[in-house]
Amino acid sequence: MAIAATISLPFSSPSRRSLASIFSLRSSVSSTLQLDSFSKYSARRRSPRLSVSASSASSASSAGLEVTEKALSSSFLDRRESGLLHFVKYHGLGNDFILVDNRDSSEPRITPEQAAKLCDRNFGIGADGVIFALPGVNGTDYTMRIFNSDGSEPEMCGNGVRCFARFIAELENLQGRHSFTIHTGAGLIVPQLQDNGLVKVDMGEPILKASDVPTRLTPNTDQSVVKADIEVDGVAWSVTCVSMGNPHCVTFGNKIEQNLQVDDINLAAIGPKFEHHEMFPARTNTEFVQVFSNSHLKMRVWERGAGATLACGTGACAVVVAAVLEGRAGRNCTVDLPGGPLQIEWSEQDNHVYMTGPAEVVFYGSVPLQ
Ligand SMILES: N[C@H](CCC[C@H](N)C(=O)O)C(=O)O
Repeated sequence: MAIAATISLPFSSPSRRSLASIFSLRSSVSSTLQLDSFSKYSARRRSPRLSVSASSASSASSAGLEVTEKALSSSFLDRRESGLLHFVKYHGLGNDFILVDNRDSSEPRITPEQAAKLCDRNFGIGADGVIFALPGVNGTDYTMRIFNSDGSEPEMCGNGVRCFARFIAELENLQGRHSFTIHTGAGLIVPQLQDNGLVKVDMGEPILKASDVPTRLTPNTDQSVVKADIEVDGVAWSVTCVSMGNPHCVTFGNKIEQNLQVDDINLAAIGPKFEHHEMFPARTNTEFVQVFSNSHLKMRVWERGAGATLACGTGACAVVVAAVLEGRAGRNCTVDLPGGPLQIEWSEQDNHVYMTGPAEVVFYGSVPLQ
């Protein structure tokens, strides 16, 4: 029996009875599922969806189903039936993830191959990756691991760690401001839940040494790769390479177009050619950037192992670092992504990069483990 407290469905007009049959909720808990009005819900989301969300017991019963939000989410999140994987779907500016409570084991509950199947948007749940909340190590609160939608395992995920922080707060039933120490492939990452609902993350220091990004591009005397030439598909691009634990190749233009109009870029055509370029032995995420002002940038991204996504948190951090190194912007920027804006600061005091943005739950679900 799978229970779901907040479910968003692709927009259709399911009858109330069909919702009841979909969720076959037990009557053992008491508040009421209420169909939110389309206009209220759709105003908050990019694509039209119908949301079914639990509300107080006093509201009139709508689909004739009785559930308590707290009991639902806690009972759902506590479930451990064998053969079923319970998950919560989150997104950070449309960069979406399947989150799995893995606190009872130091190994992910599913394989990279299974994760890739779950990420399939036609035959699976659909996501840019699967993120696991594992026990902490060396005194950290938790460990985060992530499998990209192609099954590869990156070191870090910026939008994902904001979703991770929200997920932990739900699992631990925490309200208000909280911060967590998280061990990741990029080292220690510290997200903080803010009172305004946003999540501020200390993403650590950027890595600029070419061999550590890693990239085979010829470095400057200080070992960094800033405004280097790279030929991709017969075009000479100018790139700056930055690691936020995972590799990023940032470009503001090429020999033909010195100042990119990022909306005109054919990501599906050029993205894979950067991702698999021989100059990036671990492949790379690639960010195409337009400068509006000293504190306002716009970017699109082709992600390693996930393709074109609506947002990339580590990418936005790499973009601000590259913009500062190239003298194109200051250390405090709003970075516009297709899914929405992120606030990024590369601190002069501690050399850490700070990212602030949203993370939202979309639905709870259960899936048979094949
Ligand atoms: N695809 C990335 C990992 C996810 C990064 C991105 N989604 C973010 O928000 O930082 C990589 O293989 O390095």
